[in-house]
This record gives sequence, C-alpha cells and structure tokens, in this order.
Amino acid sequence: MTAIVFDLDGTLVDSAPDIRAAANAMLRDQGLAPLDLPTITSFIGNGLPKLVERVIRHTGLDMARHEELTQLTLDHYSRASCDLTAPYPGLREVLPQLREAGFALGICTNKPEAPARDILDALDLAGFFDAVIGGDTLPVRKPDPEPLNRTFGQLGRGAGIYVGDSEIDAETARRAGVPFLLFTEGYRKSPVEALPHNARFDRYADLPALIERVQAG
Ligand SMILES: O=C(O)COP(=O)(O)O
Ligand SMILES: [Mg+2]
Repeated sequence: MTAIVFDLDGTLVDSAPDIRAAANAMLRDQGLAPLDLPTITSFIGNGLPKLVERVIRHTGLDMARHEELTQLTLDHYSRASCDLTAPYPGLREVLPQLREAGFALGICTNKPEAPARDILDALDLAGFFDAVIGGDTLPVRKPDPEPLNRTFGQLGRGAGIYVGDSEIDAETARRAGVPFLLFTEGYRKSPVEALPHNARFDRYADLPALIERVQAG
C-alpha cells in the first residue's frame, strides 16, 4: 500500500474557527446571534449543506431557505476560509517525510472542493497532494465510499490507507474496505472505542511508524 488519503477538517487542519465565522456571518445577515465554537464544531463532518441544515434546525430558521442559506454561508466562507485555520502540530514536518518515503498522498474531504483547495494553497500544503476530492466534486459524498475510491484511483497506486478524525471517515473506510487510521484530536463526537479503526494517533510525529505497522498487518 503506497497511497495514503487524508480527510481535511479536523484531520490535517483545525478549520472549525473559520467555519464558525462563516456560519455566524450568515446568521448575522439574518439578524441572529452567533453560535459558539463547540456547537458549530458538532455540526461539522457531513459537508456544508448538512452543517447549514443543522444551523437552521438549531436556530429556528426556515428549512425552506436551506439552499439560499447554504450559498450565503459558502459565499462568506469562500471569502475567508483560511483566516483562523491552521495545520495540526507536526503535520508540516511529516508530509515531506511521507513523500520522501515514496507514498502518494491525497485528500478526500466533505468540504466543498474550492475552499479545500484554497486552504491547501494558503497554508502552502497543496504541493504534497496529487488528488483532492471535495464534498461537491461527485454527486455523492462520504460516508459513500465512492469519493474515497475515486481519490485512490486518481493517485494510481491502488487502494491504500485512509486517515481521518470522524465517525463518517471510519464508516467510509469500512465501506471502501481499506485500513483506517484515526486522528484523535479532531471533531469526533463519540469515544474512540466507538469508531472502528486499525490504529489511532494524537501526534503527527507518530504517523510514519503507525503506517509501517498497519502495512506490516
Ligand atoms: O466539511 C465538513 O463537514 C467535513 O469536512 P471533512 O470531511 O474534511 O472532515
Ligand atoms: Mg474531518
């Protein structure tokens, strides 16, 4: 297995503060009060349309306006997707190591593809990844295994390992039939034991050894 695909939000980058800012800017447009970070973070994982659906339900806005409010949130987010977003500690050091070790790296995220690429560019991480599939790249998104299968397909090395932070990522890997490495510092809602995973880590410095272990089976 020489391909490694990563989730983005809560796995490579702590992006919740900018997602929160975009959702709160949309709420401000509606004359509503902002939501706190833990609340918005709990809405992340199934893509932006689902996050806005959860915000609508939480605030009592009209679900008939879902499409309009999703677009409004995306507009705010596209203008400021990387003001408060940062890579997790140690990531910057480990990505070149993995590339030097011969791995092909990709990203399979439920975040819309355009802001995902903007963030990778802004953080100077884009060059490490040969495939990026977002939540709106295909007609289906995670936990459907198709986006993950497609990411491995674009890397051209066959199926590899998926690295993610959430219940959705664990389910996606299970349905794609690939090993799953759980990053425990992201936006997971349940205890680690509740997520099927082959191994877990909380520091990027530990990832190369973990990958070796999983590969050794
Ligand atoms: O945007 C989301 O809801 C989740 O994004 P992720 O798949 O990168 O965690
Ligand atoms: Mg995630």
